[in-house]
Amino acid sequence: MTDIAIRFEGAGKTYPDGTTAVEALDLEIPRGSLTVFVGPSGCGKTTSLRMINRMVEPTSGTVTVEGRDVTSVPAHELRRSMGYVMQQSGLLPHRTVVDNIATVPRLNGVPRRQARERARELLATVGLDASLAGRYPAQLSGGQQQRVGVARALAADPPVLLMDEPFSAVDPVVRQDLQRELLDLQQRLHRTIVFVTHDIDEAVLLGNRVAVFAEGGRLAQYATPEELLRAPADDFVADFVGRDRGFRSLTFVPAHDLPLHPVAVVRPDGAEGVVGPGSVPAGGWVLQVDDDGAPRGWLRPGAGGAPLVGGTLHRPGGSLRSALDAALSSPSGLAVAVDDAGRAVGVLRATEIVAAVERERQAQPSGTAAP
Ligand SMILES: Nc1ncnc2c1ncn2[C@@H]1O[C@H](COP(=O)(O)OP(=O)(O)OP(=O)(O)O)[C@@H](O)[C@H]1O
Repeated sequence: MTDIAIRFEGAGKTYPDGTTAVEALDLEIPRGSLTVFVGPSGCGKTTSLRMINRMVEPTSGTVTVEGRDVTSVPAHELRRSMGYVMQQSGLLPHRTVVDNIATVPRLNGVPRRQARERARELLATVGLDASLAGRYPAQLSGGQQQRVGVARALAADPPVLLMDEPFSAVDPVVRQDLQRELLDLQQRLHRTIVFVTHDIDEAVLLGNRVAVFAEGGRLAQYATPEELLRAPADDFVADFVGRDRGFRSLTFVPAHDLPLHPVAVVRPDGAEGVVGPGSVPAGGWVLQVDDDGAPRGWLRPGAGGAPLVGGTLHRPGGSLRSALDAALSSPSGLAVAVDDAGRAVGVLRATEIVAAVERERQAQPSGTAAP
């Protein structure tokens, strides 16, 4: 068995009216990876996704799943072996949440009780309270409905999960929750997930690999998010990946070798001290911390005036992007580093972060050649 779960080989779709939705597509999707299809509207993402479960039949080439040409597998059998999540959750309105989730296992012959039991477990897996089990879809929020949609897709325990803009109809805060939960879920379950979105930020956040589609169903680039940001294949991809891509690419660079410097701190009871290695000269910026040592704000040199709101924090395992942001958003220009418990452990200097950014740039094969 190879490590490729899904393979498109010259797979294309041209409709009878002459519209080419997907040009001959060559793409290999590794097993257990989360692969994102991204691109502007109408560029063939959904069509490509649907060629995997035969909702759309290719007019040229082949699509194979686990080595089998999908056209050799009866469509209903194929679809039951894959989870499918859509933009509108597609729940059956007259069935309760638990019965919606149990739909496919029931079709596969799992006894009702067992299917419902599993459905209740899945509710918890997708972060929903058990009390929602007996509700009908209309009695749920949009975000809850999408979670039920994900639970339903997982119910038959499919190795492949197809997700077509599953989070695009919910508000941005709920969307962030759903994205985080999907990443958590994937860390535990390691499914082969193909995820369609038109949002490049979502693609970069979620994807192990990202396929960027262009007009006319052409695959413009297939790469890791890091490569996409650092080395877009052409102007179309560069444009689509968008502004700040240089800065955003720092998300993928760990900041582990930045030197940590000491900083003066003051606690709520007025006790003064220093955190970090070594000592600090008097008269500099002072970091206010709470009783647990978590940062609360900054006092200007000379101690006058009200404390200033602190910047973002650099957490363990953080990236160069988070380090730089922590420095740039801090009134003192010093990035506060915290430990896993959120206690200040020292500060990082902007100049040293920028030097690390430059070292990173020099080390990249495309770094010096980038336009
Ligand atoms: N049944 C059909 N007959 C003719 N053309 C079609 C048909 N279905 C889709 N198309 C066309 O195929 C192209 C690709 O459509 P597709 O839905 O795959 O795009 P998409 O990238 O998923 O777009 P969106 O982000 O808007 O959902 C579009 O130009 C669309 O109009």
